[in-house]
Amino acid sequence: MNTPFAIEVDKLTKRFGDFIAVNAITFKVKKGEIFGFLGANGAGKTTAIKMLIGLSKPTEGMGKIAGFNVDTEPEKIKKNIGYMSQKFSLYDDLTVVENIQFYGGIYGLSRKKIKEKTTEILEELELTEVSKSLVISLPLGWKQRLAFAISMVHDPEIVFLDEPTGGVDPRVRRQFWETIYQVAEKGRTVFVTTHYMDEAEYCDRVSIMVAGKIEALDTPHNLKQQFEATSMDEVFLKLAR
Ligand SMILES: Nc1ncnc2c1ncn2[C@@H]1O[C@H](COP(=O)(O)OP(=O)(O)OP(=O)(O)O)[C@@H](O)[C@H]1O
Repeated sequence: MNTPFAIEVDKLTKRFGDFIAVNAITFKVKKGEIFGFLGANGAGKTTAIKMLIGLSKPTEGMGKIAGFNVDTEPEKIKKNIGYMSQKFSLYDDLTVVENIQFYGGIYGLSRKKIKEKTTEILEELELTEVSKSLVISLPLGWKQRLAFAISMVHDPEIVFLDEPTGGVDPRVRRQFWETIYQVAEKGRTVFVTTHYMDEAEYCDRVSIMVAGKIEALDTPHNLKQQFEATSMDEVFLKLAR
């Protein structure tokens, strides 16, 4: 990948019949950037993400993820990205280690690599002591961080997080974001959707989608200036109420 951009999207559009769910969105995300993708319910975020990760074909426009075309190379995209949704898919009745091994296997890692990744994830998340515990017994915040780590078990360049911290309090969300920063510091790109405006403040740049269109895109600092707001909450309310 010879471009400074992890994600390049140009007039990407999705129609369902006469309805335009995603209306010619255009943006670029730099490698290593933490990019917040915001919008009210029904704004078109999920439809856009499905196109970006190669699950849904665009009606019009162009998208490149890790250098691969969303329209013609969806399989290559799937191998080069991580994805974690709010309803992340850890197995409650497997242990922490078994979950890591299971997903390592799905991604086709060698036994040696799975062993290395298991040790790395347990140490980084400080989960070594509970490595043999069933996932069902872990607090939600730990499960979310484990699901995040597992979504990157195959070392993707870009990770998509779709409302990754639903249902936990701001302190636990903050811990999750420490992990996001560590990932970005290693040069990986993080594309994250959230309904929590404290999280929008943590992003390098934020886009706000309204009725299928990106109506604003900048750093949280610049957006607050542009909309004469004191918080991202206020920016969001002014745009996407
Ligand atoms: N397969 C589909 N057929 C028809 N309309 C659809 C389809 N999928 C989504 N839509 C419509 O497209 C619009 C955008 O939906 P989308 O799920 O992308 O929004 P969203 O921003 O992700 O919302 P939320 O935050 O609630 O997930 C909605 O009006 C939805 O009803």
